[in-house]
Amino acid sequence: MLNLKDVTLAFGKNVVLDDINLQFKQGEIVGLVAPNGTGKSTLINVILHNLTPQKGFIEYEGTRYQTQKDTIKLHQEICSFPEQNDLFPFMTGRDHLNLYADLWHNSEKPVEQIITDLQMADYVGHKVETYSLGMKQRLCFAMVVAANSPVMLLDEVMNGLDPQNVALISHMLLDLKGENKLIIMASHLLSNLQEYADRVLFMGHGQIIEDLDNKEQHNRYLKMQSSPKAVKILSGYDFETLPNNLILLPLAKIGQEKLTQILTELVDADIQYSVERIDIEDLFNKFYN
Ligand SMILES: Nc1ncnc2c1ncn2[C@@H]1O[C@H](COP(=O)(O)OP(=O)(O)OP(=O)(O)O)[C@@H](O)[C@H]1O
Repeated sequence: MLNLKDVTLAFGKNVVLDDINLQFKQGEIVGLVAPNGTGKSTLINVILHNLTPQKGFIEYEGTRYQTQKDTIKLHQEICSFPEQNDLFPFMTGRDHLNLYADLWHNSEKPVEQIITDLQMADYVGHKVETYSLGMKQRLCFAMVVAANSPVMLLDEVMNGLDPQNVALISHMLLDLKGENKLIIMASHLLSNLQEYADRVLFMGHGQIIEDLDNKEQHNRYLKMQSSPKAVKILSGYDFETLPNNLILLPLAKIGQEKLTQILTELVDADIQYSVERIDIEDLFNKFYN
């Protein structure tokens, strides 16, 4: 279990994390979602002890960053996604994977298997200086997999990847979750997170403004684009309009008979609608306008 207790971190007067309390379990994929510059990377850097909070602490399996020995111990348990700039241009991809496997004492997960799983065999023997951005990105992800640590922190892992590689890595993330890894990932690819994240934390104003259980059966909503006709039909009902002009009316708040009446009126007025659960993109629009 990874815990953040009363964590506050400010850069001067800019309070980026304001008394944050969080608990993470093994075997869960947690998405960190917020607009640019909100504090996703800062949160990850605090967990890694690259930044020390002014208040509060991080604890993993009962150990905090207190002594150098604690730090070494925690860094064996937690691995973060390297930055592309941290790669060594004159080393091959395979060298990088072996390096991470050695540093994190991974003896269980064979590097060659990771290369096969991530379809890197045709380039992993070449020097990194010859790689495209997407190839480097896949290598950075493969390095975390090679570390095989119980906690994996992934900041924008899908950046610059084509749809096939996004799908490949998404699939691998689910395998890692099946191996009981705790995966915390900052991502702007909301529809992708929607597919597999167990939990999504929306950050804002130094706080976690929503801790969404993405696997829970959410209430369903009647959704449509706002227009004077739609607003007229729905007047008297408790709907909300998101900043992107999407109307959401929770079905739980209307009876079957009234719903039938609304749907008939929408069809008559030629207004397109759908009945769905609220998704991460809708929530993003709701929280950040
Ligand atoms: N080393 C630093 N010194 C001063 N301010 C910083 C530093 N690092 C980050 N900040 C500030 O902290 C805030 C949060 O930045 P952070 O990088 O955590 O955001 P983010 O949510 O990860 O953004 P992005 O989506 O762009 O990656 C921003 O206001 C940023 O300017």
